Amino acid sequence: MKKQNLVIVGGGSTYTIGMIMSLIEEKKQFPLRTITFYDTNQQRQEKIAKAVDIILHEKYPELESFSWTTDKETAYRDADFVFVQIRTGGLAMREKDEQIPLKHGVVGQETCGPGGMAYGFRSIGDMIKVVEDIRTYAPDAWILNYTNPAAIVAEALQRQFPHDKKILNICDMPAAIMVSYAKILGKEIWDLVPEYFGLNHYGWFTDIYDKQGNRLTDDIKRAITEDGFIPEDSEIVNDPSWIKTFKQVEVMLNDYPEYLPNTYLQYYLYPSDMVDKDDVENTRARQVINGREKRVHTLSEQIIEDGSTKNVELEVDIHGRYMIRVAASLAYNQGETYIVIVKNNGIISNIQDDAMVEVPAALTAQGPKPYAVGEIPTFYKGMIEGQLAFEKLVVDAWFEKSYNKLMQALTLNRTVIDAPKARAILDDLIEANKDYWPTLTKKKAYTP
Ligand SMILES: NC(=O)c1ccc[n+]([C@@H]2O[C@H](COP(=O)([O-])OP(=O)(O)OC[C@H]3O[C@@H](n4cnc5c(N)ncnc54)[C@H](O)[C@@H]3O)[C@@H](O)[C@H]2O)c1
Ligand SMILES: O=P(O)(O)OC[C@H]1O[C@H](O[C@H]2[C@H](O)[C@@H](O)[C@@H](O)O[C@@H]2CO)[C@H](O)[C@@H](O)[C@@H]1O
Ligand SMILES: [Mn+2]
Repeated sequence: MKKQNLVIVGGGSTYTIGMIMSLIEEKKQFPLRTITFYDTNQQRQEKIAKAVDIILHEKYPELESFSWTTDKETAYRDADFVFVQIRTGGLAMREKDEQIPLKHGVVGQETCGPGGMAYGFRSIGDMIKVVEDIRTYAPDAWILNYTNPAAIVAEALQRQFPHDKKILNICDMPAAIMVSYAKILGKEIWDLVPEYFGLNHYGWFTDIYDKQGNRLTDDIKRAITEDGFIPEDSEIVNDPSWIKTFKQVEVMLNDYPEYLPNTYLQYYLYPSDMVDKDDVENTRARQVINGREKRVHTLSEQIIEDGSTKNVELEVDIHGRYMIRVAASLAYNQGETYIVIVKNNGIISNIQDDAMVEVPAALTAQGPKPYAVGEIPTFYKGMIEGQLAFEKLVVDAWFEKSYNKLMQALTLNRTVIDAPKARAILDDLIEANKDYWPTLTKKKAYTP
């Protein structure tokens, strides 16, 4: 089995240590020769990298080298796989993405509604640059991107690099949900075969089977409606915000019993409830700053101080394991089925071909081979087409530097709808993002 050279872009991410633990757990499935971190923030990356160095010495002695750098050529040359997990503007800007819409009575969420639009507008430029840099030094490397908002990033990358067949955008949410299904069924997530369609953070499981072909969907629906639904992945199992989010799945399933919803649909189906439950002084970003970010940094400091992992608890999570299993299937032509983001091209036959859809695909050395979904019912088609138009308009707006397209995008988003609200939120977001967004041109109805 060929050993891979892996680069992690955004080495300073709060997800990196979890990813490293997952690489250790999955080393037989995805053996590595080298790991290199690349980040634009030397200090933030070093905090994590110094601890990772100790973890790897203890738990991955066969690894030939681990290094971290802010130099692109050093990072990318000889890479086989590049995992990209950047956050332009950091958690500080995430907080603004959440607070600004909320102040206008609209859902404040990092990947949904106006917050997702703002974050997308920051991510697109940096992601294009990252891909260009990788291709300069590693033209054949697989690029697995999970930088958010993945739907908007995927659409932008598809437009900018239409012939690049080795960029794959992925989200861990369907897998995290499947971890909970697996627990209900007394199985392992890897025993389950999903049927799923939608856009990123906007989809439905139509069925769940096991590898022997038994249909398990009704067992899951019965359990959720009778006993509720809770997160089971280690990263989120005790997190009150995620517990609340999973609880909402039961409500969604009772209102729309046909398919099993992605948790993110709560923001589009219950926007008023989401606004009412939120606290502008303590949105999710603030919880993450005081929670995951603090926890990860404290953990790193402890490891560095001790020169070992003896006083810390290190956990493997589905986020890392999922990305790694996807990479292994591509690297070793395993043809395993995972839910990924690909160009529609007729997979969902009654929506446009150029949509970036999230569906199960067999992952081979030649790339994802998605399974046909066929025609989807009117409700889902209507929901998807509205959201798709929003995502496409955001990307149009970025390439055309158009204020008017962003106004159209927000007006179409289910969380906004109202033109005066769209205008007010957009103007506030422009002001808050002046260091990140391109300057926009605003067309008037009539220019004398
Ligand atoms: N797709 C998914 O399902 C999924 C799941 C989890 C996290 N994510 C995404 O992963 C990313 C990381 O999240 P986080 O909370 O750990 O953020 P974070 O801010 O802790 O980490 C991001 C890192 O990227 C670095 N960075 C920023 N811009 C960069 C650039 N242009 N080039 C190189 N490095 C750069 C930052 O310095 C930072 O160290 C986010 O985009 C988040 O939304 C996606
Ligand atoms: O609010 P956050 O920062 O805690 O989470 C935002 C991300 O949420 C999803 O990822 C989950 C993932 O599903 C779960 O398995 C575990 O690893 O935690 C992650 C979040 O903590 C979502 O898919 C991502 O796109 C979001 O970035
Ligand atoms: Mn996601």
